[in-house]
Amino acid sequence: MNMDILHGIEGAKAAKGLTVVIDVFRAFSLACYVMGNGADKMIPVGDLETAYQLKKRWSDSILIGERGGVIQPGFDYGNSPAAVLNVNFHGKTVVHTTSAGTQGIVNAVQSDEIVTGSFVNVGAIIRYIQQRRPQNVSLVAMGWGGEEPADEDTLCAEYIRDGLLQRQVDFERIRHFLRYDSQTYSFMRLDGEASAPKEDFDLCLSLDRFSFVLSAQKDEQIGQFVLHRIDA
Ligand SMILES: O=C(O)[C@H](CS(=O)(=O)O)OP(=O)(O)O
Repeated sequence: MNMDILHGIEGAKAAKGLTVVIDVFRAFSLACYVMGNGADKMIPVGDLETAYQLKKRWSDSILIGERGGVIQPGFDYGNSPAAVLNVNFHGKTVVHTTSAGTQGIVNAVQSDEIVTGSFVNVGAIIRYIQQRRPQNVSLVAMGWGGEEPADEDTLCAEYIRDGLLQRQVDFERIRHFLRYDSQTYSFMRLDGEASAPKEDFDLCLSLDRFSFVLSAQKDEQIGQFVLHRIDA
């Protein structure tokens, strides 16, 4: 199995084989919370305009996402796991657009298969890749806005790589580093006023809270990717 760690939107464009598009803070942690709370389907889209069009098409769909970390006009929720933690999404279609995570999915055009990546379902991702036994695995760490590397996404890519190589990884060291030594914590502006409630930090680092992977498959009828939950 060949494994590559790639970065950002350019990395997503270059990704081949089974591609894990990783966004820990917060897009693909949030996606697990939403699907875990029963959403029927989740549609990751690139641009805001598409999100609004889909909302017009299905008026009972739910819009979730951000730009610059901030919830957009007409959206039901921001990109915050804390905001959706206790929301029942049963039977709902959720449209999701973010600055980095969903951009990775729509740009991974050379991939054979795409799954989302985060620490909240990282064990399931490793097991899924082991079951699929692909020749090539691309681990795409989306980073800040899909442009600047972010520690948490790179660390998650390395965690998956090390899991596949059966190396031990100390997750508590990762958590401590992200909380106290990385720029991540201040970049998230967890000050209660800005975009990310401080609970998001722990919710995004709730290791292996979910035992499913989210596979992004193109739905030709809708013309968009749809996330499917696969138990692993
Ligand atoms: O909402 C977030 O936390 C981020 C904002 S940004 O990428 O850092 O600008 O979006 P995400 O797509 O979840 O990384």
